[in-house]
Amino acid sequence: MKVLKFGGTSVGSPESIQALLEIVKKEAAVSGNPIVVLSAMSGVTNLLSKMADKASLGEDFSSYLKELEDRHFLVIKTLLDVQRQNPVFTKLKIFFNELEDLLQGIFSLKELTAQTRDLVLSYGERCSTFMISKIAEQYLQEICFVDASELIKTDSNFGQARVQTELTEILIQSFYSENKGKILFVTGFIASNEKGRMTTLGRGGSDYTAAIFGSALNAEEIQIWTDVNGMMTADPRMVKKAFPLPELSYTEAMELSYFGAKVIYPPTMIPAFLKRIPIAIKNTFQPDFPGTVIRHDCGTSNLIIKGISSINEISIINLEGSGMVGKAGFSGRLFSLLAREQINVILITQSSSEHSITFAIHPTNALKAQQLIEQEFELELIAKKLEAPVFEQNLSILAIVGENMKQTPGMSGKLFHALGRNGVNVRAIAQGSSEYNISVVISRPDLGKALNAVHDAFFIELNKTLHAFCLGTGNIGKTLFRQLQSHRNFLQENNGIQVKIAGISNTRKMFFDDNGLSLDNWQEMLEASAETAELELFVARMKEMNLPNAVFIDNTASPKPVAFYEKIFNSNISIVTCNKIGNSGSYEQYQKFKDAARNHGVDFYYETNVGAGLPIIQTLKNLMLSGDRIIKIEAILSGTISFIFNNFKGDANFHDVVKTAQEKGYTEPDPRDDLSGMDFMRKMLILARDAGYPLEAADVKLENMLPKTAIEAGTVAEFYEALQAEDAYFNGIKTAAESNGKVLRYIGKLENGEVSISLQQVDAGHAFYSLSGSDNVISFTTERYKERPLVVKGPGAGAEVTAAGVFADLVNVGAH
Ligand SMILES: NC(=O)c1ccc[n+]([C@@H]2O[C@H](COP(=O)([O-])OP(=O)(O)OC[C@H]3O[C@@H](n4cnc5c(N)ncnc54)[C@H](O)[C@@H]3O)[C@@H](O)[C@H]2O)c1
Ligand SMILES: N[C@@H](CCO)C(=O)O
Ligand code: NA
Repeated sequence: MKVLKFGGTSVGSPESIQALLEIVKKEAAVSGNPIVVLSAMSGVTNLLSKMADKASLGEDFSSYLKELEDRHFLVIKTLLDVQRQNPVFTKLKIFFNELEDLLQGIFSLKELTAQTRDLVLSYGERCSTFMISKIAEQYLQEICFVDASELIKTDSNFGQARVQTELTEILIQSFYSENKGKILFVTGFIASNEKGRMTTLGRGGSDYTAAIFGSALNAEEIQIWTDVNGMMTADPRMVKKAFPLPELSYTEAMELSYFGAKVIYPPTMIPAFLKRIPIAIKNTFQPDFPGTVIRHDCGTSNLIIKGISSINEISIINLEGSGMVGKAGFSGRLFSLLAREQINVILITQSSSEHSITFAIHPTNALKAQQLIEQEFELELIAKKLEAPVFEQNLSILAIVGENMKQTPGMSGKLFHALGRNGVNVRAIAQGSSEYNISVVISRPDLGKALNAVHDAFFIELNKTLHAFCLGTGNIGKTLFRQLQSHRNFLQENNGIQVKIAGISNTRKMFFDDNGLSLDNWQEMLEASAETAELELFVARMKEMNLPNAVFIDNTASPKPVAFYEKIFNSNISIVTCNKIGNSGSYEQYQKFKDAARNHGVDFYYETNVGAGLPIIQTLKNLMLSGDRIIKIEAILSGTISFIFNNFKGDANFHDVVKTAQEKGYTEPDPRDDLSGMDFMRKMLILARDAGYPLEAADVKLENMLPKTAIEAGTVAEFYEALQAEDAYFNGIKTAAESNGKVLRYIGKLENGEVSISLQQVDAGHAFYSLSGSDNVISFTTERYKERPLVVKGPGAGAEVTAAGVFADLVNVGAH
């Protein structure tokens, strides 16, 4: 036999009652007559409580009474055949009249005792259960309405009565055997004392009723039917990726519910726990979903952590002082003081030096606790053996829960890593010696971010959500969005990576959406945005939004965002950039970026600073990390100049070739940056620094290949004019090379800590002779690659390959 308990939402409307009866019907047909325990209709207990309060204040309660009647009568009219309605209306009318008399009494006396309140509340369950049992008679045989106050006996602790287990079990057992073969519809929540006065069972009371019946009758299972798919891995309102757990142990259910997960109130489950009766949590509105089973032995689940629970708002009090060291009675005094005053202590930590003790309590208790401590320890405070208690507000608790943590090292490491790299500061830590639970106290504004980051770390190892903030929607920016859009499904399905664009800005507008803006129409959204672009505000918003795995992507060629890099790292946000300005500024600045990123445990990826998407920065890093030493680097790193020399042949005109390079998206926004060698210089400087040389831009020996008129051109248009006018000059250098059977190559070199870039003629025997398109080539001669260098070669400019490099950097954020 099973006990099926339906909560308020499951009896809250005609539709849900129909769904409930379908479930009961099916259960009766499949595994025999169940016991059905029902709550009051959703909201009714509150309504009754409010009515009682109103009456006790001498206020009018009649509109509430009317609302109560209407809700029940609507159900009767909707679900009962007309000829069956009358007796049910009559019975409920009797209930409501009794209730009205009772409220009139309270109104006259202006007094509401706990005993009377229980009696008022009892009408909720009595009405719903009677009514539903009558509706059930239309479809099922042998229905029996049971007022549980006749069977469950308690003490007189009204509002939260304690059950007299033995007597109650005998009463239930004998009632059950007298009514064998019937389907019992039992009121939840209510009971009575030895004088027969109505009592209630407190929070989670109907679950408790179900557990008491289940235990008394040795039920094979207790089912708790509610409006969610079971116990979730985390609060689904805060963690979108939270999912229902198939299985939990009793202990885990207790720990999870202690901090949140409001589906059941586990203390009420103790009778079932003691008899090892499994408890299933099921969804009335999705009955085929398996839900969660809480059982004694649940060895089959391979999840190490079962859930992450949280308490939104707590306060902590910190006590410090020499007076505590080695004093055995100190914490005894402290905590009995708090217990005496009914202040619930949620978490305690003490340093092993015994110099300080920290505990968490509900904020409403904080002031009182502080005062109590000041009174109790007055002498110690005067003698300065104890410092005044320090009280901190606006904090939250996050706890990871799971029995399997016990045998698994590294769990706390994972927790703190996830918190640390998202910049969540941990104020206090507690781990139960049972190792079922590790709890941390964090600042309240960080809770959402922390829950999501920790949830990703434990449950979705191969599944992370990156929150990207993108600056610049030019050539590279646009291409990146297109690539992200066309690859998003693949990335999600095969790699479990989801990239959400949480913010975007061009020079005119900016737009934010923490759910990720649509990649299909981001341009329209940005255009329509009411927010004017402002870099400082953009950076502030990124920080404020406080999203996990946040990444700033700088796709501009501007020095402006660079001024914010440090601040961004300090906000625990990673940076991915193709903008070389940052790394090629002063060496001091370069070093600062590295330090800030490292100190905050975030990533700084800039593969596309050199050779666009070609793996150059990463290759150099790997060489260095594995202990190799760079002897020499030779490279062609200007895609634009490479393209020019690969196409400036025969009749071609220099000026036209440069134009084509620009049209193909190879050049910098200002092509003079390429032709002046500036862009190449920046790349060589970045490589030299990554190879360990603290060089400045002025240290790079740069051979200029432009005539004076082109260098001095004031605008891009004038620059092109100058190039055209200098046709003869460019043809001259070309023919000089051709007549030698050679080609022109603009080559950078790093050797002995010195960097130079020069225009050279190379013959067919040279490794850099045969290039095409925008090819870059880099050759690393190292201790290990001494005889034959390590060479990377391929297209080193262009929107597709560059955006792809930015994309790869982005998805690597948080990978190590
Ligand atoms: N094109 C390539 O092959 C290539 C290769 C490697 C690296 N890069 C680098 O990529 C970056 C972008 O190049 P691109 O070709 O896309 O240039 P682009 O001019 O097409 O795009 C840059 C965009 O950034 C915008 N911008 C500038 N300052 C801004 C600010 N403060 N806020 C918002 N937006 C701002 C500009 O308005 C422009 O739309 C450059 O740093 C370049 O060096 C380019
Ligand atoms: N303008 C750059 C793009 C790659 O950084 C080039 O021509 O090499
Ligand atoms: Na690269």
